[in-house]
Amino acid sequence: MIEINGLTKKYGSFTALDSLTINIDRGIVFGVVGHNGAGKSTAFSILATLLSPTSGTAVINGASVTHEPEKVRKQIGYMPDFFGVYDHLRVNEYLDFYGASYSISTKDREKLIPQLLDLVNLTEKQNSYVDVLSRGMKQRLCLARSLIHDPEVLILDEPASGLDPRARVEMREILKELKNMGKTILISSHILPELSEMCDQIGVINKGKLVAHGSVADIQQQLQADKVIVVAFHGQMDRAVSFFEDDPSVSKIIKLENNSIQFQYSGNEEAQMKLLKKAILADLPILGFKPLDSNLEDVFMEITKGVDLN
Ligand SMILES: Nc1ncnc2c1ncn2[C@@H]1O[C@H](COP(=O)(O)OP(=O)(O)OP(=O)(O)O)[C@@H](O)[C@H]1O
Repeated sequence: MIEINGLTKKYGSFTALDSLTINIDRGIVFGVVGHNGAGKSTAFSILATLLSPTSGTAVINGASVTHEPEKVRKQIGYMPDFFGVYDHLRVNEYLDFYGASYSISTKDREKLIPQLLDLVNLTEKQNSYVDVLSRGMKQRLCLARSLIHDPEVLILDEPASGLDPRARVEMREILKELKNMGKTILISSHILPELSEMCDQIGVINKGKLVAHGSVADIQQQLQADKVIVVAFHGQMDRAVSFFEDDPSVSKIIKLENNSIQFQYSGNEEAQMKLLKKAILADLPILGFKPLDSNLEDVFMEITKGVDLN
């Protein structure tokens, strides 16, 4: 559905997007995560036909973003990270205006707008002026606007940014509904856990490059080789340290307070079990042996940490 190949954007000698290559199948929710300035908006603006790439190609549902922008625009609904709303319009007038600009007939707009307002939970606000809406409501109105021509693909640049937790949950629920409607959704955030729940696949962008790509489980697995284990002892710390130092899968041993050590472990679960058994047989006074769960945020920080791309 979306084929991105070697997409690159340079501003002078600075490379904002570096050979991005991703294929996204129909009906998939694909999350793009990256720190501020990673290149997410640059990539999304190119896909939305608002920015020309320096090189590379992107094709959406068979149409090239560079050669057939008009065709692409009919297929996509785009929600930019910063957007303007016309404050002097009421909510329903605002959607009516955009519907008319997509040449949707008055009769169809009369049917469509209440459905969209219902989808984004703004029915009660249909006669309110846009400028009195809360930030969350404005974001939802912008989402409704991007849906007005019933596009197959949605390109949503940080749709939940600046929202409070409740408004984020509301936005997430709406996106789930859009996924159930069969839309292909490309969504960005700088917060990985926010995307992990609703995305089928995730791409991590760092300094313009895709540094990890796959299902949430795949991405988590990339780090499993580096899981962190904490072991607590009843004394004999020096003997414990030298025991674990001898294992080739153990690295970066740190002595913690309370007679504990922490180290990175690259073995699999079976090897980890054997290591614990060996430590007990060596008569080390072990009180606790605990692999730390790496949450998604840790995974993201690890993947984007110190990646030297230049
Ligand atoms: N018009 C421009 N001229 C020069 N540099 C630019 C321009 N637009 C973006 N950049 C740079 O390109 C890089 C990528 O920016 P981009 O907005 O795509 O990042 P982002 O991942 O969307 O970040 P954020 O989460 O902060 O929106 C940044 O270093 C930015 O300063």
